[in-house]
Amino acid sequence: MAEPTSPPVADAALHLAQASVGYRRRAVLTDVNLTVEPGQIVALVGANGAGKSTLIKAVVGLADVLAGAITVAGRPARQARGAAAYVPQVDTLDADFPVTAAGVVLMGRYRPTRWLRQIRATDRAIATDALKRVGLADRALTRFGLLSGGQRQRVLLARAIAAQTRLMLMDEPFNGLDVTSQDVIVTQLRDLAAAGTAVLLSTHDLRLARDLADTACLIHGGRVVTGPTKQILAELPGTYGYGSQAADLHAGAARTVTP
Ligand SMILES: Nc1ncnc2c1ncn2[C@@H]1O[C@H](COP(=O)(O)OP(=O)(O)OP(=O)(O)O)[C@@H](O)[C@H]1O
Repeated sequence: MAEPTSPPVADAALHLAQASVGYRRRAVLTDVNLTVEPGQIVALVGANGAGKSTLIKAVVGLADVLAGAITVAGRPARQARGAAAYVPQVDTLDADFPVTAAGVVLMGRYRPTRWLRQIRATDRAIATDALKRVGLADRALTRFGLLSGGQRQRVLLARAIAAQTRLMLMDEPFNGLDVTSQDVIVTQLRDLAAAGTAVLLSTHDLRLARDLADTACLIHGGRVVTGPTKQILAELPGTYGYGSQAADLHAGAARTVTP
């Protein structure tokens, strides 16, 4: 499949050029070329263990870049730490974390460059607004660990929204979520993209990938193939771990989300 025409790299929110990413010296993915433009939503699809999380983690320094380059808003990713907001898989977090929902969202306002991590009144206002956007204003003082999985995911999204970055990275944001939380996240991602934020997300949910993202990256066998989402999904062989889901999608049996 042909690579889509790339915009000038300096304008891209995220650019990977022949990047190999992995852990220590072991490459999980090699030769990855990918550009995510401002306002674009790109979905990473692939079987369990294919390397979706690794690609996302490499952008924020949690996995290693072994060759090639990753740039965020035109700067090497490691020098652009504050330029990308990262929402990890919610089940990887410690639910006993002793902090309120509002406290988690406020973390999105911390800046490593700011003296004493000072939080100002405007930071609090931005955090409050972000929590409102994900429909959890009334849970501001609830301990994070006492929220449901879907609510926790929405709080993490609010934290990323509060960071006001040009690039949003989300690792499996829809895993095991109730329909309400799923719809809130879909709406917020669309709003962010409409406002110019670039979004890169991994998902097992092909229906959501199709409905949200114009462009998809299929990760298989250590390689990444990028193209229009419909085309990538149409070519998904069952052996990639999506058997019946892909068949349902092709048969048009899947529900379409229209929040
Ligand atoms: N911290 C780590 N150190 C070493 N290897 C790792 C680490 N994390 C993941 N891996 C390995 O990297 C490979 C890709 O894993 P990754 O989590 O990126 O896949 P994935 O596509 O996100 O899978 P899933 O859909 O199950 O989340 C796997 O072989 C995994 O075992």
